[in-house]
Amino acid sequence: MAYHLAIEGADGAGKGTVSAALVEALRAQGRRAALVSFPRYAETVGGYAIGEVLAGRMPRTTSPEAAAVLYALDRLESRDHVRALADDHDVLVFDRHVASNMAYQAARTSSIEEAGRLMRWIWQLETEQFGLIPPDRAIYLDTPAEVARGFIRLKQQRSYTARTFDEYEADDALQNRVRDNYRGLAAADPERWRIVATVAGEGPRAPAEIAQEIVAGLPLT
Ligand SMILES: Nc1ncnc2c1ncn2[C@@H]1O[C@H](COP(=O)(O)OP(=O)(O)OP(=O)(O)O)[C@@H](O)[C@H]1O
Ligand SMILES: Cc1cn([C@H]2C[C@H](O)[C@@H](COP(=O)(O)O)O2)c(=O)[nH]c1=O
Repeated sequence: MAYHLAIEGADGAGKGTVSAALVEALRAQGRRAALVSFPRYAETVGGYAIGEVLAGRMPRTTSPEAAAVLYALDRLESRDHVRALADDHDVLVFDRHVASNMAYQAARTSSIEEAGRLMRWIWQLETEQFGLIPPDRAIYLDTPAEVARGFIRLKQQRSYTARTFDEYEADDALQNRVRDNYRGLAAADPERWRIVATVAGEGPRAPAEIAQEIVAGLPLT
């Protein structure tokens, strides 16, 4: 069974960039590595619906529970795709996984109690009811808010919107609560989680250097 490695973080943290560098670094070691990015906007019904939510085209507000089900559905619909890759590879790198659902949707609730309840519910929905494999290792990319905001501006146009900032990216307070939630998840499960800084001194670290740090910490033989 392939090792499942998830790269997590707020919007614009550099997850896509670091995930690509990770696949390259693992392949340079002679390992068979593949990348899966969630949401899969163009491949699943859940992913397409999420694009509509993020573009602000839904006719009504999407509750945290409804959004959580759509993101989970996207991963459920991707199960065969992930299984096929896992059969043929040593390491699967996920650009976002179940923790994104927990950190973001909990950030949209109105109390700490509700947030905790929703996180537990999402974990059970995805891993127990849907039977999805949770990542063996989750990396929280710790990128300061102002740097992440600059990174979002550098992104190419997305398939689901022409806007520079989608609905979640435009909400700075949400992004800060998401950061807090990720730190909480990492603190609660130190076996699974590692926190990796993407900025050192004056500016961003090179993606290849960040990838090397992550690979060096993996329990791969
Ligand atoms: N370490 C880095 N050094 C220099 N530039 C970076 C770095 N990380 C990201 N960038 C720049 O920021 C842009 C956005 O980064 P990326 O797409 O990896 O973020 P992301 O976390 O995947 O975003 P989102 O979650 O919003 O999709 C990249 O296209 C790249 O130009
Ligand atoms: C997979 C996943 C994502 N989200 C949130 C996080 C982002 O704001 C958007 C889209 O992700 P992208 O990396 O910018 O393409 O959706 C979420 O809330 N739950 C999830 O499971």
